Amino acid sequence: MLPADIEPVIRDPKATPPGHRIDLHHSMCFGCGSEAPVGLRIEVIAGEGLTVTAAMKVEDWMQGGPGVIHGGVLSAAFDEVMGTSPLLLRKPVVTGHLEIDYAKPIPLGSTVHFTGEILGGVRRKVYTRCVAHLGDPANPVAAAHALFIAIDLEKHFSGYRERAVHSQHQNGA
Ligand SMILES: CCCCCCCC(=O)SCCNC(=O)CCNC(=O)[C@H](O)C(C)(C)COP(=O)(O)OP(=O)(O)OC[C@H]1O[C@@H](n2cnc3c(N)ncnc32)[C@H](O)[C@@H]1OP(=O)(O)O
Repeated sequence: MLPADIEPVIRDPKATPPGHRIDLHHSMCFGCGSEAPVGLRIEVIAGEGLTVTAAMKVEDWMQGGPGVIHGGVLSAAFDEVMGTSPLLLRKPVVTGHLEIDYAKPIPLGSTVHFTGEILGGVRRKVYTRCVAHLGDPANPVAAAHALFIAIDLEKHFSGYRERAVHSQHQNGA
C-alpha cells in the first residue's frame, strides 16, 4: 500500500505533548465526541514521535456476532485513532482509504488497546498504520492501514454545516 515516493514527516513542535489527550475534534463526533448520543467516545493520547494510543471498552451495543464486536465498530475505532494521528503534524484530515485485517474475535466486555503510527506522507497524503490487542501487545487481534488526506476544514465542510447536529455546548469542528 505504501507508495515508492513516501517521505518522512516531522511532528509539529506545537503538537499535543506525549501522554496528553489530543483535543476532541467535535463534541458530537461519533468517534470521539463526549456529547454524541451514540458513539465510541475514544480518547486518543499523543505518544512519542509520530505515535498515538487509545483504548476502547467493548460494550454490549457494539455486538456483531454473538458475544463479539461488530467488524464495522472496530473499523470506526481504527478510523478514529488513525485519523487523529495527523494532528501530531497539525494537519486536519479525512479518510481516503482504510483497510483492516481482523485476526481474532474480540469478546464483548474486553478492552481493545490501539497503537497507531504515522508512516510518512506525500503532498496532502498521510499514511498510517495501527495495531490492536486486548492487553498483550505480542498478541494482536487486528491491524489496519489507512490513508488520510489533509483538507482545508472551512472549504471541505462549507456545504454541509447547515445540516450539523449541535449540542448545547457545541464547539465547532
Ligand atoms: C481529528 C479527526 C479524526 C477524524 C477521524 C475520522 C475520519 C473520517 O472518518 S472522515 C469521513 C470519511 N471520509 C470522507 O468523507 C472523505 C470523502 N472524500 C473526499 O472528500 C475527497 O475524496 C478527498 C478530500 C479525500 C480528496 O479529494 P480532493 O481534495 O479533491 O483531493 P484529490 O486531488 O482527489 O486527492 C488528493 C490526493 O489523494 C489521493 N487520494 C484521494 N483519495 C484516495 C483514495 N481513496 N485512495 C488512494 N488515494 C487517494 C489522490 O490520488 C491525490 O494524490 P496525489 O497527490 O498523488 O495526486
